[in-house]
Amino acid sequence: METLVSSWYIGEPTMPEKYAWPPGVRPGNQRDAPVSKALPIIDLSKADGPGREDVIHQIIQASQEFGFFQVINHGVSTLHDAMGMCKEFFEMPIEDRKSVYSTDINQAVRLYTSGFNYETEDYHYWRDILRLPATPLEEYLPFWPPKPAQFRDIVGEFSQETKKLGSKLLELISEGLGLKPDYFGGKRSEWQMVIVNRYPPCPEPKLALGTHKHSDPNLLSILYQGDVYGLQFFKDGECYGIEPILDAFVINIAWQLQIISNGKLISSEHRAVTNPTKPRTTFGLFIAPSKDCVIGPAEELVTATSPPRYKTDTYSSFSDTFAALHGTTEEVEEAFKYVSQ
Ligand SMILES: O=C(O)CCC(=O)C(=O)O
Ligand SMILES: [Fe+2]
Repeated sequence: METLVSSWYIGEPTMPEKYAWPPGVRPGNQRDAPVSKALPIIDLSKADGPGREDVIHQIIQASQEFGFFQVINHGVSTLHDAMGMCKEFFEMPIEDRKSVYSTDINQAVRLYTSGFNYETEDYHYWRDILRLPATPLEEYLPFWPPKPAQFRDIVGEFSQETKKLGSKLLELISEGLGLKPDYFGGKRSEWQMVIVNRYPPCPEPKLALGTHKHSDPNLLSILYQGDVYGLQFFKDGECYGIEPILDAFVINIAWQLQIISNGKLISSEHRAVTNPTKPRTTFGLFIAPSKDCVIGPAEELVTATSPPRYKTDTYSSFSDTFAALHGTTEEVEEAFKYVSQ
């Protein structure tokens, strides 16, 4: 428990050495990178009426160009209550969070700090993290935090609502790609996990990182970042902030969507920076295929003029390689590129 930043940091003006990332990786002046005004904020309520085609067009454009977009009128009614629960969880005394804390990387429901394996890291992230598997929800819910008293009810309901939002987005994406509407149903989106990130105020935000530059290995990530700046993405070597919007979700195209779309949609690199004065709490639903699901470029998208760019393999094999690689987009591309027989 003593490793959790939210348990030991009491406002000193400096950080332990292991939180200062080396030059080139640390954010420096890019900590304050301006928000991208080009990233669209898409009104999802229009997808149910005559504006559907336009919504699909905006989603596909943004997924091709940025790998990110925001959505409003998304239908998740528990959003603000769930944020309240997540903040309350991290503000409770340590004793009340003990039951979910673990250093065992194999424990499914888990509160821990920094990266997946604190012991083996050269540098630490200024972040605590709560992982809450949600498939099937009834099976995992008894292991979710017992406090605050309404946590399981509200965050559980949030996971169900966000799952529906995910299905809706995947349906719009499949329509936009020219795939059948239920292409992403079943095993391709079977596994879901709620992740809550807590970035306490940081005394040296130009040196620290909430998470390093990475792309998400799963299918689709639906993230809520509240009203505190901190999420940044990279495009053509430039760094941009993603505007925190109180009622919007940030949608991130993850690697499996890049592979299925044969590279049409992109999984962009992004990171989280810290804030000097405000704690930042973010949470969301990470949707992935089941482990045994076979993923590759959709047959409908592979043609003579658009040959396969990626190989076909199980999600389990993909995620193992991805985790071992811990690499840049170029390295991931290289590991998964199609090789003709
Ligand atoms: O908290 C954030 O702003 C980003 C988190 C993120 O990128 C992730 O959990 O994959
Ligand atoms: Fe991410």
